[in-house]
Amino acid sequence: MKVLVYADVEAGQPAAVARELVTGARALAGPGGRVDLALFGADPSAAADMGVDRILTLPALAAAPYDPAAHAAALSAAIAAAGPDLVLMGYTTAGLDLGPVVAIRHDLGLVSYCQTARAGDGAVETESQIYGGKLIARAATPLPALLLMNVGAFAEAAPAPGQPEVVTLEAAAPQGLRFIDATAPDPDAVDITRADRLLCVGRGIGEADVIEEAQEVAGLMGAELVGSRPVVDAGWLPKERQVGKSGRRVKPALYLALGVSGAPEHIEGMGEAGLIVAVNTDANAPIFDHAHYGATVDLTDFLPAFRAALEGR
Ligand SMILES: Cc1cc2nc3c(=O)[nH]c(=O)nc-3n(C[C@H](O)[C@H](O)[C@H](O)COP(=O)(O)OP(=O)(O)OC[C@H]3O[C@@H](n4cnc5c(N)ncnc54)[C@H](O)[C@@H]3O)c2cc1C
Repeated sequence: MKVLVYADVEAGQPAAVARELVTGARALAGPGGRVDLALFGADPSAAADMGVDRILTLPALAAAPYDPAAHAAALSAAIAAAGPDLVLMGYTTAGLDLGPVVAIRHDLGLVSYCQTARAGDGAVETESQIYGGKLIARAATPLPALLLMNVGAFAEAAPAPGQPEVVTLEAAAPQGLRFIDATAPDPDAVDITRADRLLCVGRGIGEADVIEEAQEVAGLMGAELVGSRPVVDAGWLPKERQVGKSGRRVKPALYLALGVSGAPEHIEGMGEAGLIVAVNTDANAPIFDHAHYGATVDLTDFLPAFRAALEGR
């Protein structure tokens, strides 16, 4: 199978999601298959270690700010050149911008929110998390098709040194859009998607004062402190520390959830964590359906006891 991956770019480098998609693309392509990378916002050398067979690029866009019309035209050119059975994109801002446009242009079946993808007989079988993860929709979509994959659906590919062929595309410059400004994320802001351990506080903390204690315990654990949406909406933690559907999707080795009920929109962001430990006074809280370990304890009792245990180590 021929698979084309569109690479989101951050700060001139293929984003982590692009490396994840290459993992999935290699599995879907199978032995003897081909994986091409459409890389428009960066120099091809930035993707030399991604383990793809070819890099399809458009030099005019490499140093230019992201422009959806220009990227849609370039991705169309890449699809025309590569003739893929399957196009993989992240369910990201760029994926949302471009996926439906090129799917219509090239008559590709489009499936969104995909958490898994498997090659079937002339089709691709997917599981999509819809309604905030409340429903899993299974689909078998005839090829050629385009999948918008959830961030974190595949593991990030390890660097694979090699010399992929670089193919230079030609695409007409689209008219009508004018780039005005881009706001980069605060470079000092924490990237919780990279943390190995996370301590998450939910509405169960009750008041802002508990944040300080939780922050200290997180420090002792070597963890980043994150929160559910109500905690962020209350202004107790900054937005970049929100986990869930409208926050970040994380996959740490350890996720300790204190006073988090386990709503589908929260689980959507952390359900893939390696080890989930939940502390909640309600034994029927849905978080316990996802946790590997749990304790029905009041977190105001748990925090000082846990802190003392960590300090005593
Ligand atoms: C479109 C959309 C997007 C959303 N995006 C997100 C998102 O990105 N992230 C997110 O988190 N939510 C998101 N939500 C909100 C989500 O539906 C839930 O409302 C939210 O996750 C609940 O947060 P919580 O678990 O902290 O609070 P609650 O649901 O209020 O749960 C608090 C829990 O704390 C427990 N508790 C109370 N006191 C204590 C105590 N002293 N000790 C121990 N446990 C205690 C309670 O038993 C309860 O289980 C979204 C909703 C929508 C509709």
